[in-house]
Amino acid sequence: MREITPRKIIEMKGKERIAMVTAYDYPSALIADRAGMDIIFVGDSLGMVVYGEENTLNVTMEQMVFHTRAVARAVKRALVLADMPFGSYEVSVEEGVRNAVRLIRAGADAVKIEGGYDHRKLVRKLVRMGIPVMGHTGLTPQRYLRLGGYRLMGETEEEIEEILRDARALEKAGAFAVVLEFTLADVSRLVTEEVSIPTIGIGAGPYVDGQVLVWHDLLGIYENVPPFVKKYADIGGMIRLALENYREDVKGGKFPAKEHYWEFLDKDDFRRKAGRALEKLEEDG
Ligand SMILES: Nc1nc(=O)c2c([nH]1)NC[C@@H]1CN(c3ccc(C(=O)N[C@@H](CCC(=O)O)C(=O)O)cc3)CN21
Ligand SMILES: CC(C)C(=O)C(=O)O
Ligand SMILES: [Mg+2]
Repeated sequence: MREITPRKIIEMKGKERIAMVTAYDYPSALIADRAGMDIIFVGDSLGMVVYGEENTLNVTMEQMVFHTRAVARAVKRALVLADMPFGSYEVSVEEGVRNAVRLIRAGADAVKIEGGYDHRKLVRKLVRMGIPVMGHTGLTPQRYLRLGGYRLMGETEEEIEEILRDARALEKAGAFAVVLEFTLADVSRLVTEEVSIPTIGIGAGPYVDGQVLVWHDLLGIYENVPPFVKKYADIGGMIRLALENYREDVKGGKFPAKEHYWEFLDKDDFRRKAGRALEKLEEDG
């Protein structure tokens, strides 16, 4: 059992802001856990930032299970959350349950689904059987094709109503938190006031209970970052510089240097042994 539990996340509302970040592999998750993140999240955004896809629609359960397992092996303290990928929970409650169980068995402490009202039966079932669920409303990237790309949400009365309906349905069904993605800050504030569970924003402004960002975006290792991202480092630039230096060292014969390899100190000893080895090969030949 990890230190940060869904109950602790709920208790943080109104007291301490929740810090959440995505991670998709073992070394990254180790660093995120040591940095004191509250939630380490294996997002289906891995389809884009790890696999180079244009959107998140091709992400499979197999990918989510493998990456969740790698992250889960690293994390001792933070809550490990795994995204349910597109198509893994929409067909039926039964299929949603089956797939959520796979993510829990891979080491997740909780699962996240996009939407709220439409999936209230699944959320209730998962919670009743003991699987903590986080919802997600506002911009839900799995609707990429219908939305015609990624855009700001909550400008119209209809969208505000839909977002509130989702958040309320999630609260009622027993979800422990809800992601608000790319919603106008006023809408995020309203939702945060209207529900008793924590809201975790991404591009949703400051009036929420926590923030989440994608690993590659905040560290500067992804080209097409959304406009709401703050870049905390230029790791991409650092990697490129390191690789350029390595390449130059190889081309110029500067790597490996003395400290990077081992040789016989006694060259006569080596010549003797090598001579005998060559002779033996000839005899066996
Ligand atoms: N790397 C990454 N970071 C994310 O935060 C993220 C993903 N991927 N993939 C899934 C969703 C999609 N998100 C996004 C992605 C792009 C914009 C964005 O660039 N919006 C533009 C308009 C783009 C358009 O019109 O196509 C904007 O200026 O509002 C917003 C949210 C957030 N999520
Ligand atoms: C953008 C966040 C909330 C997400 O769902 C993901 O990274 O997959
Ligand atoms: Mg996602």
